[in-house]
Amino acid sequence: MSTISESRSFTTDWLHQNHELYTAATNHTFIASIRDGTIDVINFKHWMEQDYHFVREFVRFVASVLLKVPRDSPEQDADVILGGLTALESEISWFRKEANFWQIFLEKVTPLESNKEYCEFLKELEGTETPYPVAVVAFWMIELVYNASFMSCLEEGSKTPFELLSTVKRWGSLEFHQYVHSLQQLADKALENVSEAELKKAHEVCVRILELEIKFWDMATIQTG
Ligand SMILES: Cc1ncc(CNC=O)c(N)n1
Repeated sequence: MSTISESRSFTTDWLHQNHELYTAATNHTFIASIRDGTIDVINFKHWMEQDYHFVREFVRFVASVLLKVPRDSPEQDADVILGGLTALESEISWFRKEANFWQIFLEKVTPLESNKEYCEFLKELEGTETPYPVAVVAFWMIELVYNASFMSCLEEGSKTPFELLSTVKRWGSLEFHQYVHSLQQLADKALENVSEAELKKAHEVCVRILELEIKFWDMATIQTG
């Protein structure tokens, strides 16, 4: 697990405890097919269509996390999340440009069931019932899955097709990796003083996200036509 910091913390413990699920989410057949160069373009397009819709919803979730940052925390904490939001703006432009290249009509896409389910879950997390520590843990986990998945497509020996490098580098870059690490630090700091009940909730949210991410990749490969 090269993307995980080695020191002991709640987040690293949870990754170890859910190792199988984490591997299923970050080494899915969709990702493996990018890495070994056997990916069918139709699957890639399916993923991109669905992910654009997801990202639009994700922007709202990230904004909700920003609002929950405690006012007495150092300014840098909010800045990390603000940086994430800023990156999402260029990400949306990137999606439009890529969609053009792949001849995808983003406004014609209907979100599939697993995508809708994930977006519904994001909405739950956006509410005031979800406290900051739980929300920031969720944020970290969502970004981690993409970072770890796409980083593996840049490893030595990977045969990622040239046309997919732009995608793979977006989430697999060292810069994105460092940002995910900052999120992990925010998450662990937020978890320092929470109740047992909140800790349990945060762990459950991590597991749920891993499951939803697996189903998200599934959409690209299971869908036909
Ligand atoms: C389903 C899913 N999970 C995580 C990400 C990565 N975050 C923002 O782009 C994403 N794009 N899509």
